[in-house]
Amino acid sequence: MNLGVHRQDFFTPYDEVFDCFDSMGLQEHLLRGIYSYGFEKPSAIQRRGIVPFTKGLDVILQAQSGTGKTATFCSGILQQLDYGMVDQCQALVLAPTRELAQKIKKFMRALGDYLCVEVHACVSGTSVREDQRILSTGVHVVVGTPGRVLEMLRRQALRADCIKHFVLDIADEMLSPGLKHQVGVSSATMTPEVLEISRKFMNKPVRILGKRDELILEGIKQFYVKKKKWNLETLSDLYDMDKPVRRGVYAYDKSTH
Ligand SMILES: Nc1ncnc2c1ncn2[C@@H]1O[C@H](COP(=O)(O)OP(=O)(O)OP(=O)(O)O)[C@@H](O)[C@H]1O
Repeated sequence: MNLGVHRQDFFTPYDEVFDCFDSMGLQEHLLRGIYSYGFEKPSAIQRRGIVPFTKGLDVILQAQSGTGKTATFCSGILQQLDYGMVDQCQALVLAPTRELAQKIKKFMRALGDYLCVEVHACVSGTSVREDQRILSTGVHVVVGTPGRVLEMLRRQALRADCIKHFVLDIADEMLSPGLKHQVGVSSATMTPEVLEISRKFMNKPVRILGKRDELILEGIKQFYVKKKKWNLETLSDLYDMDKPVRRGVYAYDKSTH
């Protein structure tokens, strides 16, 4: 892959792995949120991806769908927010669809329940005025789709200069340059074009890749789901090999019926 730069100049080397949430230095209320949500052990991408996020490094998360990237960047953001400050939004997550933005919002709220995080989804198809009203009451995090977020920026209901953490989910679909402070990029695929554009606005990011065994597990899961030759037991057994996403198994179960 030719990025026009040497890889070592582009990425910050990072290889720390944390086998449990307790060892990641997360604040107590965030840990309570994570465990209450039902997560017991971090998935492979979380074992490597949460901590660099919490340190404020720019991060590229690259792992297949369903491997726990959303929980990774949500935890990273939740750890760093200044909860005493709600008058300006501190973190922005951009997602390509309303459904995904709503999903991330719910997830962020659930993990940040004990931190009393205020999260709002700015998505098209809802009242612009209501969005403005909610933002004026103060939120810590906005999760939104590009059009509505742009509208909020234009109306100055959202101020880009106050945003300290920015995450672009499904980066291959929606990368655009321009924001400063911490930048996270999360995607199942990372094309040369995405990397080249990332280079322009990321500061020597660490790159966290999904582990091969996790990808294989994901492949097996999708095979079983496609063939409908599965049940919760089968999937739980598969996941027990690495014990990452038991809850995800249940989510999969619901969404395919
Ligand atoms: N450590 C964990 N333990 C148990 N379940 C988990 C864990 N991390 C994530 N999950 C669950 O796995 C499922 C997939 O996680 P998540 O949405 O974070 O994956 P993703 O990689 O962001 O997927 P996508 O790329 O499709 O957005 C969710 O149902 C989530 O609740």
